[in-house]
Amino acid sequence: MIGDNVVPAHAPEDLQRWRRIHRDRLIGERLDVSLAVRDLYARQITEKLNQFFPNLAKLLVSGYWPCNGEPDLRPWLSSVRLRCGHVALPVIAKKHAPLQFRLWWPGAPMERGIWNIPHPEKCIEVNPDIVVVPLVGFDNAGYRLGYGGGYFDRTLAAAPNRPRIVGVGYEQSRLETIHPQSHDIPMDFIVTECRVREFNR
Ligand SMILES: Nc1nc2c(c(=O)[nH]1)N(C=O)[C@@H](CNc1ccc(C(=O)N[C@@H](CCC(=O)O)C(=O)O)cc1)CN2
Ligand SMILES: Nc1ncnc2c1ncn2[C@@H]1O[C@H](COP(=O)(O)OP(=O)(O)OP(=O)(O)O)[C@@H](O)[C@H]1O
Repeated sequence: MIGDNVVPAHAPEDLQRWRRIHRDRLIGERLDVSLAVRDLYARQITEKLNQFFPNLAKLLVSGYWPCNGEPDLRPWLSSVRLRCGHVALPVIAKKHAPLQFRLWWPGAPMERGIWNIPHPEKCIEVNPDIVVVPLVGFDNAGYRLGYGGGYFDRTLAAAPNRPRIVGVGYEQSRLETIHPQSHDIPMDFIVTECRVREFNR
């Protein structure tokens, strides 16, 4: 196994390989956590989101439909609507292009996209104020390791009004560094079951 504190060689294919090894390891390790414990972590993350973002009225929050052991924050997304906020979900409308954000509400008609992940079928495209991003891994400087498509990086680089970016994941997914590249967009906050990290940039 390649240790996470070993700087990979500079060739892009070495970094890609390093990221793939750690991505697979971290996804495997979070799927090894029991459902009951993941459920507890999701509730602890929700509490921290509520403490840090007490007032979401009139704001548009993008979440995600959980897969691969990601924290299930759908109850929190529903609660955002009860607090007069709006909710969107990300959609891969085109490969290797920025994500779309489509308005979502409980009971919205859904269809399945990449990896069978459900997303709203009606195309009401919106620009979120806050984007909640699931983390496969994260590092001490607030950079995210995702599923390797570069989708969130492309999307946030192209976003018209830079939203606040909140990475959510588990403390066990922390790496010393993901060896950030110029295309990697850092998070403004990282929320885990243990703590909230705020990065003032
Ligand atoms: N729940 C959830 N929904 C989400 C995301 C997410 O992270 N979590 N996304 C966040 O972006 C988007 C989906 N992101 C994806 C990113 C990559 C691949 C993918 O096919 N990866 C390839 C490897 C790509 C490569 O190495 O070039 C693979 O696994 O084979 C699929 C979905 C939108 N929806
Ligand atoms: N702004 C961008 N413009 C063009 N290509 C990009 C951009 N951002 C990332 N990419 C491409 O996407 C590839 C994968 O990026 P990276 O390994 O950072 O994905 P990731 O953040 O883990 O994935 P995801 O966001 O889909 O979960 C990079 O090798 C890069 O070529």
